[in-house]
Order: sequence, then C-alpha cells, then structure tokens
Amino acid sequence: MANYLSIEQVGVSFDTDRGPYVALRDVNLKVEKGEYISIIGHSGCGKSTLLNLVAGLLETTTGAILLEDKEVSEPGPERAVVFQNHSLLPWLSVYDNVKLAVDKVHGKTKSRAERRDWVLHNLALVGMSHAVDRKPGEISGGMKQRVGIARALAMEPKVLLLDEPFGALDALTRAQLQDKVMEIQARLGNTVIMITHDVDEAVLLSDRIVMMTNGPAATIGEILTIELPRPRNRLTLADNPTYVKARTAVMEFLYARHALNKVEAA
Ligand SMILES: Nc1ncnc2c1ncn2[C@@H]1O[C@H](COP(=O)(O)OP(=O)(O)OP(=O)(O)O)[C@@H](O)[C@H]1O
Repeated sequence: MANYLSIEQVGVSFDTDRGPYVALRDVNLKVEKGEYISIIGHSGCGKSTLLNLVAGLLETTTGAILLEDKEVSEPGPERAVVFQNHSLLPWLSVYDNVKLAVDKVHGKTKSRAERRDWVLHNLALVGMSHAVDRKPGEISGGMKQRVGIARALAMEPKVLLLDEPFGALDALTRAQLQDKVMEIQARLGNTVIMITHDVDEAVLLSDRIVMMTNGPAATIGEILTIELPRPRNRLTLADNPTYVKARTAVMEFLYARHALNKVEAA
C-alpha cells in the first residue's frame, strides 16, 4: 500500500541571534490512513515544530512531507489543527465558530441547509448540542476544546493534528474528552497525530507512540506499537500487562535513556 502520510528526511533549522539552531534532523515517519500516532518527548525537543510542518505552518529546511504523494507546502483544510489553547473567536457563538470553518471548506459543495446540518452534526459528535448559542466566554475549557475538535472534524481533514489538546484540562475532563476522541476515531477512522506529555494518554489513545530524543537536532528515537485491542477502557487497562509494559517502555525512554540533565531542565 502506498504511504498515506510520509515524513521524509526532515530537518529544521531556525535562524537566531546566535546563528542557526538545528531543531530537527533526519526525521522519518510513515503514517497509515486511520492510524492514531502520538508524539512524546521532553519540552523543547521539537514536537510542535514537527506538527507545524505537517500542518504546513512551517517549512522544512531539508527533506519533505508528503500527504497522498503530494508535498505539503502550505496550510490546508485537509490537515486541521486543534491547539491546546482553543482558538475560538470570542465574539461568535459556538455554532458560528464551527460554521465559519464549514462555510470556508464546504461553501461551494454543500447547500446552506446542508452546511447548517453539518455544523450541528459535528457539534453533536462532541456532545455540544446543548450549547450551540453560547459564546466561548460562557463555556468551560473542556467545552471549548470540544468545539475546537468539532470545528476541525467539520473540515473533514485527511489528518487531524492535535497539539496537546487536553493539556490545559483537569483530570476528569481530560479523561472524558480522551474517551470522546477515541469514540469519534473509532466511528470515523480519522488519521490523527497528537502531541502529548502524558504517558498514559499516549498509551491509551495511540496505535503507535513516536518518542523523540532531546534537542538540539532532535529526531525520532524509537517508535512503540501499542498492541491493545479497541475499544479501550481505561479502567480495565490499568493493570493489563500489555498496557503496563508499554507505559514502562515510554517512561524508560523518557526518564532513563533520554532524561534531561539538571542543567538542561533548569
Ligand atoms: N521560530 C523559532 N526560532 C528559533 N527557535 C525556535 C523557533 N521555534 C522553535 N524553536 C526552538 O526549537 C526547539 C523546538 O521547539 P518546539 O516548540 O517544537 O518544542 P516542543 O517539543 O513542542 O516543546 P514543548 O513540549 O515545550 O511545547 C526549541 O528549542 C525551541 O526553542
């Protein structure tokens, strides 16, 4: 099968006052359609840089990113991003925030009524039907994040890019939203790339966990395949040997083999 998303020999170097800073070097990754990939690594290793490259928000210095054999060179609705700090427009209602994206992407292909149904359908998917008329300032952080996910899904992206989507949420809301995303992915078969700092989140949600080495010149250190059947249930997995083993492997990578030394971490 041809590669769906292919990150080939990618390197990124930033110009800084002190000369070029090589953030990423020799990053290679092939992602299959429908895969759920997590990227984990210490702060500053280049996770967001990698995600921004796939989003087309940043250009590679070397190498290329191909989606269905087409080189990624700019942002596009086929690669929708959900950021940690929900980027909803505060003066628009929940409905209008999603509608804006739907009009942009489906303005020419769907009728007015179809677009309205599509906005409502995606808000229902994330469990937000009850708050369509509210403004972002009137809903919780978890609800805002749901709207951000609905907005991204409504664009029917080939790849959904999640940059620490649950990072700012309390533990309970986080768990609820993780379950929601798993449920949606099971239903729609989205291809997802998610940045996380949370080992349990990575193991629970992913088909594969991409573990990054520390910068400068960070790269993929190891890729761990999570052989757990779906649907996955956080309660029954807690003492599942495969789960525990995967969790330990990620911890070992991050805190033993690629631990940040105290000077770096300071
Ligand atoms: N525009 C830029 N100019 C210069 N250096 C940059 C730029 N963007 C990122 N960097 C540097 O590149 C490295 C990778 O940054 P990036 O934000 O991708 O890391 P990260 O792994 O996502 O970090 P975190 O987990 O803290 O969000 C860091 O050292 C950062 O300081």
